[in-house]
Amino acid sequence: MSQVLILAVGHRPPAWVSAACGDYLSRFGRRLKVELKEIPPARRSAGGLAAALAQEDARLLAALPDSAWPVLLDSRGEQYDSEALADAFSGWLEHGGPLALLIGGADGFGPGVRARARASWSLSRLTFPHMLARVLVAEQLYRAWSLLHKLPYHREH
Ligand SMILES: C[S@@+](CC[C@H](N)C(=O)[O-])C[C@H]1O[C@@H](n2cnc3c(N)ncnc32)[C@H](O)[C@@H]1O
Repeated sequence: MSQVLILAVGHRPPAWVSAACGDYLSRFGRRLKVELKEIPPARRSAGGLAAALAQEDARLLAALPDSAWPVLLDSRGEQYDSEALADAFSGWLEHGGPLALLIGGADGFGPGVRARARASWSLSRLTFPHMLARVLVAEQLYRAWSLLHKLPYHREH
């Protein structure tokens, strides 16, 4: 069975984010294990932004299995329409290890995570709050899955 890990910097999601992510992620059923794991954000303190990003990078990299295929969520990344995303998703899953989708915190990613990434996915050129990005990723992944498996969702929603 394939596995998808959504590693999202941030904590204490509002109830509507937990409810929406829980709803979309539960739809995959037993055929694909999709798990969202929170990465605690670093404090923005005297060390400055670079130090905070380095700490978040270290936490993201520690949560990433060695065999993972990491894809960064980044507004400057590759843009897809839904059919192209379904193809890309299917390709990402074929790499064998878990597919890891990384959502950054308030300031995005540091160089360590960028160097480890195998692809980047832009939801739009607009910047979204990271909690909203979680919901969009969960919905778009399920839409892609329903296109790949000819499930009714993508025609009904
Ligand atoms: C508030 S944004 C960070 C903005 C930060 N200034 C930057 O330039 O990356 C938080 C995270 O949400 C995700 N995100 C926000 N908008 C996105 C978009 N349009 N496409 C893909 N990911 C996005 C990214 O993972 C980003 O690191």
